[in-house]
Amino acid sequence: MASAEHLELSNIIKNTHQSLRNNAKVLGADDAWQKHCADKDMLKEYSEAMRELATKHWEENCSKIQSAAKSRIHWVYDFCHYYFFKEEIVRQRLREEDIAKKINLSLDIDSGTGCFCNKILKVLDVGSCYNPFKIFKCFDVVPIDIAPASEDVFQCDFLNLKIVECSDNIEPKGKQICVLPQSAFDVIIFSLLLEYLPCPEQRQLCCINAYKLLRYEGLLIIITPDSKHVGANAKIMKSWRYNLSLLGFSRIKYDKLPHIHCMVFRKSLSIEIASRWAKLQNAEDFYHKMFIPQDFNDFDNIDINDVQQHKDVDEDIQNKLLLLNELPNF
Ligand SMILES: C[S@@+](CC[C@H](N)C(=O)[O-])C[C@H]1O[C@@H](n2cnc3c(N)ncnc32)[C@H](O)[C@@H]1O
Repeated sequence: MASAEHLELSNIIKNTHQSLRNNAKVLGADDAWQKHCADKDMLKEYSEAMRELATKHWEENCSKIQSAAKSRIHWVYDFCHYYFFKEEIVRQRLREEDIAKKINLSLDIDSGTGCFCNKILKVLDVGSCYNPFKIFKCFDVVPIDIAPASEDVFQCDFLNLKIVECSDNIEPKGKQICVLPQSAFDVIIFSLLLEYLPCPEQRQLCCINAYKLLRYEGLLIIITPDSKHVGANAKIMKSWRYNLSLLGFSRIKYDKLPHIHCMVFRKSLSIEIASRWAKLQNAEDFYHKMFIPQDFNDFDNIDINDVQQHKDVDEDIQNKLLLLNELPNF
């Protein structure tokens, strides 16, 4: 049973997402985003609520239910460890080299990155909020957020980031990052990021930026909330795989945990290899944009507080609203 504080914090998050989506419908996504980023008080309230919720309530609940709501943070670390340090990267490379032979593709990039043992992984955590991945010694994390909740997180809007061709590391200017070099990261993490954005084009832009920033064989890890059973939003999740495949990413891991989908996409040695999967599918089975369940519902104008307080609201609407997928119900 969630405490009153837990519910209050969740409501701050849900209401912020909802008002951004409502503004996007009225003003258009770009203007709504600018307005959103200019509202510093609201961003501060959101980021503090998010940090409290995640560090006080979710982590505690996750450690109680070990087999179920395993912490998303540890899930990400475990898979990176397996991929980079237990030779999964080599297995995936061999698999792709086989596909390249089948489609007569010559790979002209130097894919042989060798052994990763003892390597420190360069990680970009987008929408980091409070830098939860700093606890792992093998991660050198660059945490970025439009509204940092802790001192070590850089202020940066990933939708308006400049990505440059440059082999040198770019030093951040103070607490802000506006520019990053391409192909500089081993891992990019979107943990509960994409559903924050009100339109599919913005989600797609985040993935395009991630593609540019990752080196070949690097990983884009996406965690997205969903408290329903695995099949409920299957078409949406399959469509993410489809769209990302066309961008050059191969999905190499998918887990549905009780409140989240956890997905790992590898930047393939070539776009032809990754997109081969999408081209073998029936295009009509997929959405051609990165939708989230909220894009399809008409409930955005109902106040969540009303639904929680008044039991006379239709039960189906209550369920839909409370499972709006804004947040995992950890
Ligand atoms: C639901 S919180 C998730 C926080 C953290 N990643 C976690 O898993 O607990 C989403 C975060 O993404 C940030 N965010 C949303 N859009 C962003 C963007 N375009 N660039 C950078 N950060 C963004 C928000 O400020 C917020 O802190």
